[in-house]
Amino acid sequence: MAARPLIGITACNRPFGEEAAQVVIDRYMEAAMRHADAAALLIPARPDLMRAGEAAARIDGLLLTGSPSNVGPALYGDADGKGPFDPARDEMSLALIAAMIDLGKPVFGICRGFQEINVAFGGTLDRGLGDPGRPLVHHAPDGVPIGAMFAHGHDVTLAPDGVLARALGREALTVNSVHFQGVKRLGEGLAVEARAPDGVIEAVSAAPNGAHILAVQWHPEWQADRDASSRGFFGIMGRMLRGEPIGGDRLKEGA
Ligand SMILES: N[C@@H](CCC(=O)NCCCC(=O)O)C(=O)O
Repeated sequence: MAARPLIGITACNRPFGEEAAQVVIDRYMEAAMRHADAAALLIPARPDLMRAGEAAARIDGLLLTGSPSNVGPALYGDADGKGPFDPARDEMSLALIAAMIDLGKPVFGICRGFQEINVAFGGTLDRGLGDPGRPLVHHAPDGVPIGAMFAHGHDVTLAPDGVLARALGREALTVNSVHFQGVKRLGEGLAVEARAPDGVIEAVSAAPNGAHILAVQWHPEWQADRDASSRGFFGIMGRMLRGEPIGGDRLKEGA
């Protein structure tokens, strides 16, 4: 049997009792292995112990995962914001994105990973998307059980000429919404793939140096086993990992 493509999946630093642990929620790697039909390799957020290039050289693609931690505001030119922070994850993710683009290999982002991509392209983040009183609140109230947190959602409109619209054959999706932060200024060279009804950018794509970039603010891994469009995100991932064509012109020219 031919070896499947290998996707690197970023881990986070989280406490495990009195110990420190590298953590990836199973759903990310299960969805990538099942629905992108890839093998997975977890990448520790320990830039003190390994260089991003050592991983990037060996993997066929990169998935930047979600996390409760926030991207450090200094990375996009803002003063101190609210944590939790994981500066080692920030450093490893930004170095991995740069290394993958240098090698022309695909990069996928989910939630925090989507935000990391925007920051890597010079964009900034809005930290108030969960504030009550907004026309659209992008996070369930603090402290609700995880099921209710992921049940919180809204519709998104897909860009008609976008990768997602063409590959999924859809004009709009209903997505979950588990983020307090989001895109404020879009990173240079990123194309908008989807917007929420309040105008917030919910998905982006790009192809710098031939490296396909596709990232979403929502969580397709959460319901990939039972929702066709969530599975579709990982289907696109599988095709990009294999260098197979994706409908549309967006990813043809370098960004
Ligand atoms: N902290 C950021 C990013 C939110 C995010 O990635 N949530 C995922 C939580 C579940 C998980 O760990 O996968 C923000 O609040 O915007």
